[in-house]
Amino acid sequence: MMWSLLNPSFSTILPRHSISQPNRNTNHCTSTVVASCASSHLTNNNNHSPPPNIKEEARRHPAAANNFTAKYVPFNAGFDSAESYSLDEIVYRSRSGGLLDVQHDMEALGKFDGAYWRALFDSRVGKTTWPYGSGVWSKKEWVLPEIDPDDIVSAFEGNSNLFWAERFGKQFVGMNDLWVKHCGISHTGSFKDLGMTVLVSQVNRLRKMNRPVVGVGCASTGDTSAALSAYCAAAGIPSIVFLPANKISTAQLIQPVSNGALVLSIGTDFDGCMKLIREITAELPIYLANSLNSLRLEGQKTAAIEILQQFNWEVPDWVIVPGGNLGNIYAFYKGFKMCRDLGLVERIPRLVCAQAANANPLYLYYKSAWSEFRAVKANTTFASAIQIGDPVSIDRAVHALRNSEGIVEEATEEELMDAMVQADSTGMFICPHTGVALTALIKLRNRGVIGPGERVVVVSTAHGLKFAQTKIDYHSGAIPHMGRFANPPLSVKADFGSVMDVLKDFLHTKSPMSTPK
Ligand SMILES: Cc1ncc(COP(=O)(O)O)c(C=O)c1O
Ligand SMILES: N[C@@H](CCOP(=O)(O)O)C(=O)O
Repeated sequence: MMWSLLNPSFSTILPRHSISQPNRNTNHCTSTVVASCASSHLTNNNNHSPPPNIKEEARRHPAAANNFTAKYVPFNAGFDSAESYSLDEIVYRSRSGGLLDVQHDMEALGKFDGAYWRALFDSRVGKTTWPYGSGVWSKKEWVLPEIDPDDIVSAFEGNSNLFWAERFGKQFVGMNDLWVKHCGISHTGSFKDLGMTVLVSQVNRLRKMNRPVVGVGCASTGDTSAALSAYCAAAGIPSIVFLPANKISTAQLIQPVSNGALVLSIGTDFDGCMKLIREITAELPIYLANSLNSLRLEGQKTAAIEILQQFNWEVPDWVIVPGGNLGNIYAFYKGFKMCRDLGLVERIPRLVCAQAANANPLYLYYKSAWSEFRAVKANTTFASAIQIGDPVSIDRAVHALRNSEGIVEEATEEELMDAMVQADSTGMFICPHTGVALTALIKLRNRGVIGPGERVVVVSTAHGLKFAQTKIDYHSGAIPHMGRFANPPLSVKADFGSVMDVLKDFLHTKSPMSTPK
């Protein structure tokens, strides 16, 4: 049965030399014998019904102790910096007020070669073994190595579809090797689940350790709040979300409401909410869940590892990510870099961060050749989840882009909506933020920066259903100066002749004789 296919102790330390041969003295499955371990567990197990409780099952087979550790350090600290904090401390900023980063013991991880890690991660995909069935926790050793599986709050997030965008690629950008990583097809409908499972799990652990965490709070443009409230509700932890009034979609608003969060609709924009939550969490025992908290990025980075895994550890040429508060562009970089540094792959892809022109502080900074950063007042955009003018992770984003030969692009409102609608017309159902990323792709293809034969991954960050009203407005012509590709429903009289007339017209326009293919 699924939970017993792999001995959880596979995740324990196996010295490099034992990778290529079965370890006869222990219960461990080595990388080359994963399949045979799997089948022997299968044949040995006569009971094919699910276990009563997969957490109990995990408790009965504890992973042997390993030496993997992680700690907070100042972001981009030099080798001479001695400043560090345990992950069990409540700390969001370095002593100098800068960002933090979670630093893993790369020496301990590096005792195992790339083949070991690849086989380990591959062996866990699609199982229900707690907690490795999650796309995030299947990489537990690289995420939160020290957390007890019992403390983990997971919805088996991750393992999202990497969609071959065959028609969009051919029709709109003249490419064959275009892929869309559908991170939005997820528990709460956005890629924020990847980071939130990590943060809420650590909070769960802190609360069990009697640390002063009464609730967890965030400012949000709609997706972080949905993820926070769902994971907190699953764990029975109070959540508090600060939302900019009338600036998020109805679907996003109802998510924390439904999950029982304390929802504050505040008369400001996201940047105003972010400022408030930082002030409040400095005063009250409310743990900060925004990506200023570097724990979140540990989960988000697993999407990068997953992309490599889905390509059988081949590295794509480009990865395009829509950017707002800018934690994710760094998280992708970090995931790719860890894979390179630990020998799973030999290089990292070039990264593109795509912003809405109405909220483009990173783009302007990039255009100034990184000479001067200025926060902007973010204007309304249909890509409402990235309507952010003063991103907290600006330094992380610049680091990621500079170290990946990165590029920043922007999309106007019409461009991002048209790109979204065109993608939908090829069988996707994407959010406007993914429209921003696709616009970046179109522009880079038109300028010849991205070649027709290159392999590109566009990261789709939220489910299109969260933005149904935006799509309705586009297709119904309710948005001034927009709608080139609108496909509104037709009202037809309820009689045979009227329906026949409409269908004859339709079939005529679709006939291979009347339109070029
Ligand atoms: C749907 C969606 N796409 C993209 C982003 C951008 O992510 P980040 O804030 O990490 O740049 C966000 C949140 O900001 C989002 O909710
Ligand atoms: N799009 C985000 C904005 C906040 O980003 P975070 O990663 O710092 O939480 C949202 O959905 O709230």
